[in-house]
Amino acid sequence: MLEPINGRTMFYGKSDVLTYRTYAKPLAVTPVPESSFTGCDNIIFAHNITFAVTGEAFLPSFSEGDNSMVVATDSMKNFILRNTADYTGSTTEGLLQLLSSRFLDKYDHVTAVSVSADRLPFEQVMVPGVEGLKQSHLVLRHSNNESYSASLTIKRGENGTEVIAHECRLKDLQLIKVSGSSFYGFVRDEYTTLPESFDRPLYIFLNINWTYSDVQHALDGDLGQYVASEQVRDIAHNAFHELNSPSIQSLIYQIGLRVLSRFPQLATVSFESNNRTWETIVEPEETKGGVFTEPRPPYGFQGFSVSRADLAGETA
Ligand SMILES: O=c1[nH]c(=O)c2[nH]c(=O)[nH]c2[nH]1
Repeated sequence: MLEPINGRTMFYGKSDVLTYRTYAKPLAVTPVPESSFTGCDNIIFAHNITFAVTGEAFLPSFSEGDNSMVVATDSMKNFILRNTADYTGSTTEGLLQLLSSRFLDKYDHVTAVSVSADRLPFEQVMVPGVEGLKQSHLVLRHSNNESYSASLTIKRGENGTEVIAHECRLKDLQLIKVSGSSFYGFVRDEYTTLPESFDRPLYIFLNINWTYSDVQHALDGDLGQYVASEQVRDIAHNAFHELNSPSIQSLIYQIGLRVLSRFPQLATVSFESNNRTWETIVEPEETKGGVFTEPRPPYGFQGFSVSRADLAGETA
């Protein structure tokens, strides 16, 4: 987010800049027990980028219609596309840093850039190899599963450009646990119609966000401290599988603690969750499954953040 200048909101930029870069540097991550993900080839390193700039010098373009300092958003788009070719690293965050710091270097009157990217997920398909199936290096399929996005705010500082804020995000993880979740013991009063549930088919939509203590670990995959969204996703899968959760509130708290304890390089983990618990039509029986249908709106949601202080509290 770009900070206001002299109390005034002022920015402009370009969104939906689609950059399909091929053959970026492969990413290797330090493996964790919960995940089989160890890295990706980055054969297609594709992003949908939003790029916004601010600076005192843009005031006349708003107040007087003076475009003399305006870098056209069309030029911004070209800048993003052409400079993407020069990125030699392996992470979304590193690409965003390259684009924003180069932009600040080129245009003196820009004082800060806010940039975010949704990674467009393409997965290598499996093809026959000498020792069974292997990943194709030529054919990938676009995935409609959860996806990854990152954002940076970068500013001209005294010693060159510096990243002043960042956030990493796993978006739209949709998980169903068919048995082993409950929700009971909540306030019962004249407004309560929801029955207590001791075993519900819990369907959740989740966004998981995290920040690093040292942003350098996100920018440079070669430092070996990069946290892949696939690893965070798999830790969430494991926690959901193992825990008999009394509520979504409790589940996301536990996922947060597990992510933080697995990755000491992270400072915070936060959640936005959405309750899509299936409506029961026919109660499940032991010999026969149940039948469920989509819940009707409105939907419940939760938001929560955990930090390393929560982790210290748990283990003390
Ligand atoms: O996990 C839940 N938390 C709630 O706060 C809530 N409220 C509700 O109606 N169902 C649920 N489920």
